[in-house]
This record gives sequence, C-alpha cells and structure tokens, in this order.
Amino acid sequence: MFKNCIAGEWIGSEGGENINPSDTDDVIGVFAKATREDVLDAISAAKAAFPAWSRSGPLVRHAVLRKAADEILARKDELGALLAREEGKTLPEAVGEVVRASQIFDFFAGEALRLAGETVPSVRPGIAVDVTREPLGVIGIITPWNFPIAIPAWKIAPALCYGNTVVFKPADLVPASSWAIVDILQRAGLPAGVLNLVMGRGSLVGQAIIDSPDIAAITFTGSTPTGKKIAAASVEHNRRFQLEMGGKNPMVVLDDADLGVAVEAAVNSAFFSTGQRCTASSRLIVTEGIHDRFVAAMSERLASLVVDNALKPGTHIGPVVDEGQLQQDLDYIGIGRSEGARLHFGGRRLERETKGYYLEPALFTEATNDMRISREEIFGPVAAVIRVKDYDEALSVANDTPFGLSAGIATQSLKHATHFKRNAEAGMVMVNLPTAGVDFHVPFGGRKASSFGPREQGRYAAEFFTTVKTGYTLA
Ligand SMILES: NC(=O)C1=CN([C@@H]2O[C@H](COP(=O)(O)OP(=O)(O)OC[C@H]3O[C@@H](n4cnc5c(N)ncnc54)[C@H](OP(=O)(O)O)[C@@H]3O)[C@@H](O)[C@H]2O)C=CC1
Ligand SMILES: O=C(O)CCC(=O)C(=O)O
Repeated sequence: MFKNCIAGEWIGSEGGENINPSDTDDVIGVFAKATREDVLDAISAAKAAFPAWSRSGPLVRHAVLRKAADEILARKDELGALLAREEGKTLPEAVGEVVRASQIFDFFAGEALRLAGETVPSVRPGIAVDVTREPLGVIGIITPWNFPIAIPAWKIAPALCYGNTVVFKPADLVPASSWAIVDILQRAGLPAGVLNLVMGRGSLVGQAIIDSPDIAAITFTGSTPTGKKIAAASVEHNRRFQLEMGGKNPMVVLDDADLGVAVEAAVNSAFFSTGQRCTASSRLIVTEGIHDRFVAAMSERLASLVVDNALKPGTHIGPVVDEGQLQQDLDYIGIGRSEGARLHFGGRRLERETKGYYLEPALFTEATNDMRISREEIFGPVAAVIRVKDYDEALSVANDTPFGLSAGIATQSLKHATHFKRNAEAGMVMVNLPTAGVDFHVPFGGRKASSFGPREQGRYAAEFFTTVKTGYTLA
C-alpha cells in the first residue's frame, strides 16, 4: 500500500484502489485514506517543523528543490506513464507534464537564492526603513485530478521555496503522481514534517484541512462549489486563500485568420487532454465570412483524431477521467441538443480494446451564447461554435461570461489582435495559439469567477506565499 506521509513517517492502514480510466481492469495501486486524526497530526507536524524550516536559509531550500527537479526529470518516462495511466491524458501529454513539474521545481530552486528585500529612505531623518518578505506558516494545498503532477508542483515548490511548511491533499482520483513527488522530495532531504501528504476524500480530508485554525493559508484548484466552501471557511479563520476554479474560455476566429492556424489552435484548446483543462476553450466564436470553412476544416481534423488508450502510441485523445465525469459530458451533450444547438460532429461513447471511459470529441454548431453549453463549464471534449457578424460582436460575446481565465483569438490583423489583448476580460490572452498550455515561469490565473487571490507561478507566486514586513530602525 502507498501510505500517507506525516511527520516524515509513512503511515496508513486503510486504503482504496485506484483505477486506470483507459482500462478499468488495471488497478494502479492501493493508496492510504487519511483519517481526521491523521490530518490533525499532519497539521501539528507541519506547525512544529515551521520555525526551523522558515529559518533554514536559501541554500538548503535550493538544494532540496533542485535535487527533486533533477530526479523528476531523470524519471520523466516512468512518471509520465504513471500519470497517463491514472489520469488518462496521452503519454506525450503526460511526459510533457512531468517535464513541466521538473522545470517548476528548478525555477523555484533558483528563486530560493534570489529572495530579496528593499531598503527605502525614510521620510523622517535618522531612520532606516527595510521591506522584507517572510513565510506564512502551514499552507494547506488542495489539488484537482486534471494535472496530477504539475498543479501540485506549482503549489508545493513556491510554498517550500519561501520557507513555509505544507499539508498536501491530492485529488482522490489521482494520488499516484502526488505520492511519487512527495517521496522524491522526502528523499531529496526535506526535514520531517515540512511536507505532509494526506490522501483521501475531499469531504473528509480536505474538510479537516479547511476547518483547522492552524492552517495559515490555503491554495486550491478545482470546482467553483468547493472553492466557495474554502473561501467561506477561510474568512471564518481570517486566513489567506487562493482559488483557481472554472473557465468558459472563448476562442475567437476572425475572417482574416489563417485557417490552418485557427483549426489547430481550436482543436488543441477544445479537445486535447480530453478537454479536461480549466484553460480549455469550449466556445468557438467565429465570424460569418470564415464560419463554414472553419466548421468544415474542424470536422475533417476531428475525424483524423484517434481516441483510445492513453498509453497506446498514436492516441491523440485519451479517455475521460471517470464514469461520473463521462456522464456529466454526455448530459451536457444532451442539454446542447435540447437547447437547439446542432451536434455537428461526434459526441458518442466509444468502445475500445480495453474497457475505459472513451468519448468522441463533440462539436456543436448553431449555438448561442445564452445556452447552458455556452455558459457552464463542461470539462470534457465538448465545444460549441457560435456564429457572429464581426470583431466587435465577437469581443462582446467573448466577454459575456461569468468566467475570465483565458481567451484566444485567431487573426492576421495586428489591430484586432492588439485590441483583443487589451480588452478581453481574462487573466491570460493568446493570439494565434491555443487557450491552454501555458509557460511555467510567468503568472497564471484569471478574473471574475475563475480565480481569487494573487496569481500563481513565476515570481508572482511570492505574493501569495509570503507576507511583507516593514522594519523601521533609528539609525
Ligand atoms: N479548474 C480546474 O482546473 C478544475 C475544475 N474542475 C471542475 O470541477 C468539476 C468537478 O471536479 P471535482 O474533482 O469533483 O472538483 P472538486 O472541487 O470537488 O475537487 C478539487 C479538490 O477539492 C477537494 N475537495 C472536495 N470537497 C472538498 C471539501 N469539502 N473541502 C476541501 N476539499 C474538498 C477534492 O477532493 P476529492 O478529489 O477527494 O473529492 C479535490 O482534491 C469538474 O467537472 C470541473 O468542472 C475539476 C478539476 C479541475
Ligand atoms: O493549460 C495549462 O497549461 C494549465 C491548465 C490548468 O492549470 C488546469 O486545467 O487546471
């Protein structure tokens, strides 16, 4: 059994099996389920480890993060296969995600050496002012199933880099990659209690974290309802929180777009990683001069994609993550039809050699922006084409959503690209590129209902994981 890691010890007696969504006969392993007492022990261990770790100094933190980055990279093929097996993204996507996790640890290994403050002249004579950053304490990290190694990496690495200790709860569906990175970090030299792993259900393990007054801050990625619970509990405890939640990201295609570029960007945005990305685009907003050519080229491209076992060479789209998510996707396909959108391509459950949750990518046309399929996050390989008159209408439809994570445009017009970058109500804007698949060293996050709190990733991560102190000294 793969156990929880509490105070540097591997602990756990009760466990549950984890299943491969490409092949439900394949059991990945038995993973411990933490009890409420385990979670409280993990929080106490992290609290006890905080004073020493927060003063451990840059070189110690740099060395641990760097060593972890090296091991993750050296094992990219093995860890990528594990990730593809537990989450269902294709092997190349999974190996890419493992490499990204390694790059994130490497980046924050560097940041540990670069943490600096400021000395500022006081407005009063004879006084020296300095501004420094300090860690917060115990960070609760709660992650979703769709990026089982990259999202834990981009939360754990900055938390540790800036001197915090951690209680980490991965998604119950995908504990294997998380277990692997905690194991790597322990062996890289983390002192006992600095990083604690508690696996199990959100309603028990996650809830015990958010209910604890000893958690100084929570960083979360997942659904809007869970995000709201975390916000409410955090306000109650007067603690800092950071939420990355849903998206309903628009991809605008203008008449002057290069058709090949637009189709590649749209197919990648909507359907790669089985559409299970918060940055995925499920609203393809297309001006009328290119609409029919775009739809025809999309159908042709979709027909060429192979949906199959994530580990099989040549697979473009792996399975949906589990039966519940597959049912949600199929329900939305039914909703789209009943709302009057036309199911132009796909949308059927598929059978393959191995028993899994396979779904043909589904493309709706004749959709409008007020339909539920255009307003609610589906989180599957389902997208809808919305026909618009011109750029102005496209921008207005793109921004007419409760969410604001990413937004894309395909155009050869510098004027429209520049205007869209300035006026799209989103945290990330892409020109002639997919709305998903971002760099690891620059800010990640959105506006409106998509995100709350400071940005994740890159140097901006310091805004969440540290608190600023202003010191005054009589000179
Ligand atoms: N923005 C994004 O990247 C993601 C968005 N989603 C959206 O959310 C939908 C549902 O996915 P789902 O995985 O159920 O999302 P959840 O929000 O339920 O899960 C995200 C994380 O929160 C945990 N959690 C659940 N309930 C609580 C709680 N009461 N207190 C603390 N932690 C909790 C989960 O644990 P556990 O896994 O054990 O339930 C998981 O670790 C998807 O269909 C999609 O629309 C999902 C994943 C990622
Ligand atoms: O698109 C990406 O690279 C990241 C997406 C992501 O973080 C998410 O779906 O949760």
